[in-house]
Amino acid sequence: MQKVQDTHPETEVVVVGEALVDIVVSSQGSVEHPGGSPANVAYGLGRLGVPTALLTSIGDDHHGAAIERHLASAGVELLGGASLGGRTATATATIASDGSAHYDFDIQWELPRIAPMTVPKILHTGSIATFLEPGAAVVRELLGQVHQRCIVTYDPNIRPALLGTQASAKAIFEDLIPFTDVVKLSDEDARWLYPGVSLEDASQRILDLGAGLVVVTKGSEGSMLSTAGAQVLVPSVKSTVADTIGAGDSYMSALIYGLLLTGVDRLTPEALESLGRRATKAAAITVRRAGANPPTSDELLAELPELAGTAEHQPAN
Ligand SMILES: OC[C@H]1O[C@H](O)[C@H](O)[C@@H]1O
Repeated sequence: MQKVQDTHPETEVVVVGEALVDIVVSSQGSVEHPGGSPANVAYGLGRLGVPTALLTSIGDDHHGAAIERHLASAGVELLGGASLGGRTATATATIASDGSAHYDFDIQWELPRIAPMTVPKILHTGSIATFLEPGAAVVRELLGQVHQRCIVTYDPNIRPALLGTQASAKAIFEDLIPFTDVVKLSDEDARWLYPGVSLEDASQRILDLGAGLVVVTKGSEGSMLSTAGAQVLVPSVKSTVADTIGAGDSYMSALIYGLLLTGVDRLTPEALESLGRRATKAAAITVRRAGANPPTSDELLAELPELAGTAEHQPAN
C-alpha cells in the first residue's frame, strides 16, 4: 500500500477524484480548461480561501502540468498527482446554444491504494471517481476509513456515457450514501437515478439511506435543501450564461465552505437558507464566465453584502 505525502497540518478539506482537461467546443472554436468535477470543487474551495488538498491521478504530460499550475494558482495542494505516469484524461465538452454542455470522455481512473491519511474536517468526493473502476474501489475504501471521523460530502455528478446501466449506477450511488453526511445532486441527476420519482421523494430516499442533508440544484428554479426535520427552497439568481461548466461544482465548493462554518449537527431552516444562498450566488457568478471559473471569497462577498461582517462569512480557521 502506498503512503501519499500527508496533507499540510492546516488542511481543512481533502477532495478525492478525477482531474482532467476539458476541451470546450463551441461555435467560436475550441479552448482547453482544467476541469473534472472533483478538481473543480477543490479549485473553488482554494479560490474561497479554504486550505484544500486534492487526491487525484494525472498523467506526466502537458495537460497534467496545466492542471498542476491551475490548482497551485488557487493554493490547492496536489496529493497523488502524476504518480501513475501515462496520459492525463480529457473531456470534450460541446456547448449548445443555451450554454449547456455535452461531454465525451477519454479517461482511465486509477488511484493508488493509500495508507490512512490525517483526517480533514471535510472529505469531498464524487463524479466519475466514484463509479469508474479500478479507482472507484479505492475511493470507497477511503470513505470507509474516514466517514466516522469527518464530514463526508458527495456529488454523483452523473455522466451517463461512463456509467453502464442505470440500475448498476444507482446501486453504486446508493451503496456510498451510508458513508456520507451531505449529498448534493442536480435535478437532472436525480431524475436519471430515480426516473418518475419526484425530487422530494428522491431526497427522502437519500435521507433514508443515511445522508443528513440532501441538496438538489434545479437550475433556474433554485435549489432544495432537505434534512430529516426541515426543507428549504432557495431561489436562483438571474445571470447571463457564458456556459454552465462547473456551475454545480462551484455550488458544491461554496456549500462546503458554509458547512465548515455551520457543521452538520444543527442545520436549522435559517442555516439551510444561508448555505443555499451562498452556494447559489457562487454558481451564478461561475456561469457568467467561460469554463469552470468560480469566485474568490472577495468576489462572493461583494455580491452577498448582507453576509459581510457576520461570523457566518468569516473564513474557517
Ligand atoms: O462538473 C463539470 C465537469 O464535469 C465534467 O466531468 C467535466 O470535466 C467538467 O469539468
